[in-house]
Amino acid sequence: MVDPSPGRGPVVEADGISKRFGATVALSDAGISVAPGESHALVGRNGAGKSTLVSILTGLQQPDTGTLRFHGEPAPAPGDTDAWRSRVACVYQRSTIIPGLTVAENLFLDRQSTGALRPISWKRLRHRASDLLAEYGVDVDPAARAEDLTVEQRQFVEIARALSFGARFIILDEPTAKLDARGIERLFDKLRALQRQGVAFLFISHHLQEVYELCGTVTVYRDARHIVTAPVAELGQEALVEAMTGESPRGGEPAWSVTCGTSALAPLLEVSGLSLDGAYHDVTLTVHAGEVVGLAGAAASGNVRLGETLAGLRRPRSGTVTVAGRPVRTGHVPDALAAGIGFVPEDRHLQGLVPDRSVAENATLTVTDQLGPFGMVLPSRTRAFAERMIAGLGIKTPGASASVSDLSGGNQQKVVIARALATRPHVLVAVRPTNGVDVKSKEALLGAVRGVADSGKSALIVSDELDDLRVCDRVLVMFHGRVVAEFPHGWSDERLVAAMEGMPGLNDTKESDASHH
Ligand SMILES: Nc1ncnc2c1ncn2[C@@H]1O[C@H](COP(=O)(O)OP(=O)(O)OP(=O)(O)O)[C@@H](O)[C@H]1O
Repeated sequence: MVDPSPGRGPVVEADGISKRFGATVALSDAGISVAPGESHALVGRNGAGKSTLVSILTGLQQPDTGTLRFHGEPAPAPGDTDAWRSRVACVYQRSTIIPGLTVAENLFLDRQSTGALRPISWKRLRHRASDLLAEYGVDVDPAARAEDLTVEQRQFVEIARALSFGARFIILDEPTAKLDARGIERLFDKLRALQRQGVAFLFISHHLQEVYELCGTVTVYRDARHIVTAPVAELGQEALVEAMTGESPRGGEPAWSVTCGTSALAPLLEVSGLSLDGAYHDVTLTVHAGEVVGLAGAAASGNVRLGETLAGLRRPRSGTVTVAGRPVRTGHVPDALAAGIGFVPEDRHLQGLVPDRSVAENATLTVTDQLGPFGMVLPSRTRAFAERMIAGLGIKTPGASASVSDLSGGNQQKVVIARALATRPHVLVAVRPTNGVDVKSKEALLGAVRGVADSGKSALIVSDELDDLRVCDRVLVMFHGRVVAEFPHGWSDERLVAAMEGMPGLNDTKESDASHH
């Protein structure tokens, strides 16, 4: 095995890389070079080609043209997994940890065993796992089942596993997408510590402030091409966005931050005394027609569980949900849909999309009854419907009949939103709707959510992302299962974050009466 030690040229150098998928050009004469110990960001809009580059740098896909070198040496042969893993580690957008197995099993089961014929000693396995976790400073019990870990712990286990094959270069594809503010801080601390040990990383994120916080160098891709590579300190945020979009940023506030204040119109969603064991307790809130309300909270606050309850995915122990004056049977997705609750789930992979079906079918799954007589789905109508959605939300796809699994992550998220909007819901409940979505598309998606309210319906955005919450007319903050504060439009970031972290003393909002609006 080649010693992948640093000091012999860039840890990775890709040149003239092109890759096509049918008619789609995913990469065109693109390149990247990462120096030993460097923190390098790769940014670009949804569909720019970032994930395709990752799959080429990790040996999962072959480029059509171009060269790839690690430490000055040609890339390993395709399929030589061990050789690839000793040069480049990767933590993907989707977790590769198997939930039903223990941490130790996840760390060791898929590698070449040193004594293939010897039976596995569980004790030894756990021992080795605990050494490995300690080496990377990961405080997780090797005997714990992976499904019992937090998102953050799972990610640390993935990082430790990825690096344990010997690579000094790690690719992180949107690692912060599912973490809350504290989790992100701890992840960054970990990455900085690894960097001090000489590990280089390529960091993909749609959150530009993270790029400024963590990275020394940034590369921008746009429409399958390399646009610029520069020291982060030399590229201002405007120049960065311009490189990503190819346009000068518009002056002033983004259109979607315009709000119309609390509406005097009728309540469209009324939640009363809702409790779900282990998640939230006695939550009462009202959302009026014309309003976008934020339901903020950190990972364990219960806000996501509450959103899922409204969508019928969880059955509360007590309490009632009323939409447009009519009680909704809780714990049933079809009843929630029929009552007029549209839902954008947190995890599009688990709850959102049918991977093998087309963009058109996925966008219209909730409205098949409107697409033809007697429950028949007419392909022409499905298509027309989907094409309106594709145009309206700027979904980047070769066409309505393309398979949704071939879309980039951010574009898949837009399909999920299109589907929720397709029912013309009274209340759109959206959990972290802009997760994984680029800067410009974020505007379009939040604009679409805002549009639901402006057309006389309402929306509830369940999120801890300040950008998501900024479009809201008011924000309710949950902490440990209770609504602890309410902020009218115009809140300060610090105060809202403090409330989400359980320090409502730092804000000047009404507390216990927060829900009676
Ligand atoms: N397996 C595939 N089959 C067909 N098209 C694909 C496939 N993989 C990617 N593409 C297309 O290649 C282009 C680049 O996609 P890629 O996933 O690399 O973008 P990305 O920059 O990672 O986007 P995002 O930020 O949304 O994750 C997109 O137009 C996508 O639809």
